[in-house]
Formats: sequence, structure tokens, C-alpha cells
Amino acid sequence: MDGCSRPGPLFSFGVIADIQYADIDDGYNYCQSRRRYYRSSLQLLANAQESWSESAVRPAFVLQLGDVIDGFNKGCAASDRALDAVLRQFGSSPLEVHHVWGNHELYNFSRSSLFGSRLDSSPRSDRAGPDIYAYHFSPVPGFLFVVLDGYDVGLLGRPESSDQYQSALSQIRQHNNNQDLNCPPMLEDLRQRFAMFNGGFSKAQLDWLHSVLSDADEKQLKVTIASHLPVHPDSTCPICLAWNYDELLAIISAHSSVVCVMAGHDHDGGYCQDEETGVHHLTLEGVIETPPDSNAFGTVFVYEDRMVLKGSGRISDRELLFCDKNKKLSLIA
Ligand SMILES: Nc1ncnc2c1ncn2[C@@H]1O[C@H](COP(=O)(O)OP(=O)(O)O)[C@@H](O)[C@H]1O
Repeated sequence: MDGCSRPGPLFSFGVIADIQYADIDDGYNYCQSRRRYYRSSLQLLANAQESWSESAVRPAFVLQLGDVIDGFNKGCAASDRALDAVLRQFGSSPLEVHHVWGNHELYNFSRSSLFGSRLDSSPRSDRAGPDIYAYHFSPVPGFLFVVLDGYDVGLLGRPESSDQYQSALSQIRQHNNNQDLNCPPMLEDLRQRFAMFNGGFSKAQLDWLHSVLSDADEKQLKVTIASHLPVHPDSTCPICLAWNYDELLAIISAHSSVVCVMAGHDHDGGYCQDEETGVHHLTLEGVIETPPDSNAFGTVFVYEDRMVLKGSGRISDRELLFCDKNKKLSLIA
């Protein structure tokens, strides 16, 4: 036996973002700069499922980072059909799937109808609040995953008559005076994020996260946060950032337990390691803008001291070392 061999992973999980399936011909993004492969995205999901199923270390679960079907389905009255197709594909293997909600979920379905639906993977009794799709789960002792709701504050999926809609409208209008609120403010800075296809985290959700992380700090857990919207400006283009990303970053930096934030939404992907906290911010390349002869999924192998992302196709391999706990604690103190 080789005495120098490193111990194997504690567990692994699959990651995939922005599948945006629709049974329509290829098209382009709004700026006409990126091709979108609406139909073939289902086959790329099938490729990912096949790889996870055949993996020597069976993934403990799959993290679906939002935008599972495209908003175009709504206009064709095909939302349920498209969702059936995607969930049938996910269901072809016994892997548990944790669904994050993105803007395209909310183009197809109202927020109220998503709660309790097949895209609701939360344990109902244990959400951040009755109207907040944020929850946590622990696949293996010592590790916690927190799914966040990036549209808890926002215009999407809510009746215009609701207080929450009106409050989000006045918030976005402070920064965006375009007639079409999907058109980001014509600015060169991070205020470009104030577009209707983004949203933010309510105070209730942030308070809940703070208490979940306090408990995780105490128990010395390693926490990975999953959000459709990226929250670090160096991990995405500014147009895709969460409205109140800064409030989320402040909470993360006040806790020693967070090791990684995983997001979707920016189909080009992105990555940075926060210099101050050592937290890794990984934005996964989107399936929808991935040619049929490539792939966009990953398998993350988790060790005591690191996570290793094995990417496929457009997603690169990465080693994400966990920052030294004592260093983090001294930064917080
Ligand atoms: N620059 C823009 N100006 C106006 N509308 C836009 C702009 N960018 C996107 N949109 C609109 O916003 C919605 C979401 O855009 P989309 O590119 O589909 O989002 P995602 O990046 O989540 O796939 C679509 O209806 C799209 O037409």
C-alpha cells in the first residue's frame, strides 16, 4: 500500500446552472452576442446525469442553480411541458436534486405557485419564512448547504398590486430610470445591477442567514451558499449581481463558517476568492449558451480541507482550498 496516498473525498455533489430548456430553435441573448441552444440543453443535462450516475464516488446530491426552463416557454403555453421534460430527465437517476430559483422560474410561474411545487426542494417546516425560498441541508456531518432566494425582493412573479412589488419598484427606480426596467442603467459601475431580471434578499432572509451562520460557526461547520444571483462583483459581470450583494457579503464576512458561494445567472461564468475572507465565489457557466458538442456541468469532490471541482466542457477544473479558520477568526475579531 502506498503510505503517501491522500485520503479520498468525504463526499461529492453535482452542479449545473441555467439549463433554460425550451422546445424551440436556437436563438440569441438580448445583445445578440451569444447563441442560445434551447433544445439541446436537455441533451446536455442528460450528459451530466450520465456522468454523475457513472461516477465512482456517487454524488450525494445535485445542485441545480436556477433557470431550469426558459421564459420563452410561457409565451408558447409550454411551461408545464418543458418542466416535465427537464424533471423527467433529472428523475432518470435516483440522485436528489436541490433546486435554486432564478428569474426564468419566475417568468414561467408565480412565486406563490412555486412554493410546494416540484421545484420546491425545501423541507417546508424549515424555510427562512413562509414566503422565502431559503433553506439549509446537511448531506454529511460537518458540512452545511444554504439555498438562498435572490428574488425575495424583486418584481418577478409577484402581482403588481402587492406591497412587495411596489416596494421593489420604488427601490429599483431609485437607480434605474429607463422606461423598460429590464434595460440596466447606462452607467459604467455596479449600479448596472438594478435591472428587473435581478433581485435581492429581504431583511428577514438576511436575519435568518445570520442566525444559521452563527449556529454553523459555533458547530464549526463548513458552509456552502447557493444562490442564482452572484454576490461578489469579481465573480460576475455587474449586470448579473444581486441588488444588495453588499449586505450579503457583509454577513458572510462576519462569520467564519462560509467556505464557498456558488451561483449561476452569468452564462459566461466567473470566479474569485475574496481577499479578506478567503471565501470562494464560483459562478457556473450556463448550459443554455453551451454548444451541443460541448458540456457545462461539474462534480465537486469535498475533502476536509478543500473542494475540488471537476468541470466538464466549458467549466474548468478548480481546487478551492478552505481558508485557515484561525486566520478567519482573527479577521472577524
Ligand atoms: N439590455 C436589456 N434591455 C432590455 N431588456 C433586456 C436586456 N437584457 C435582457 N433583457 C430582457 O430581460 C429578460 C431576461 O433576459 P435573459 O437574457 O433571458 O436573462 P438570463 O440572462 O437570465 O437568461 C428577457 O425578457 C430579455 O429580453
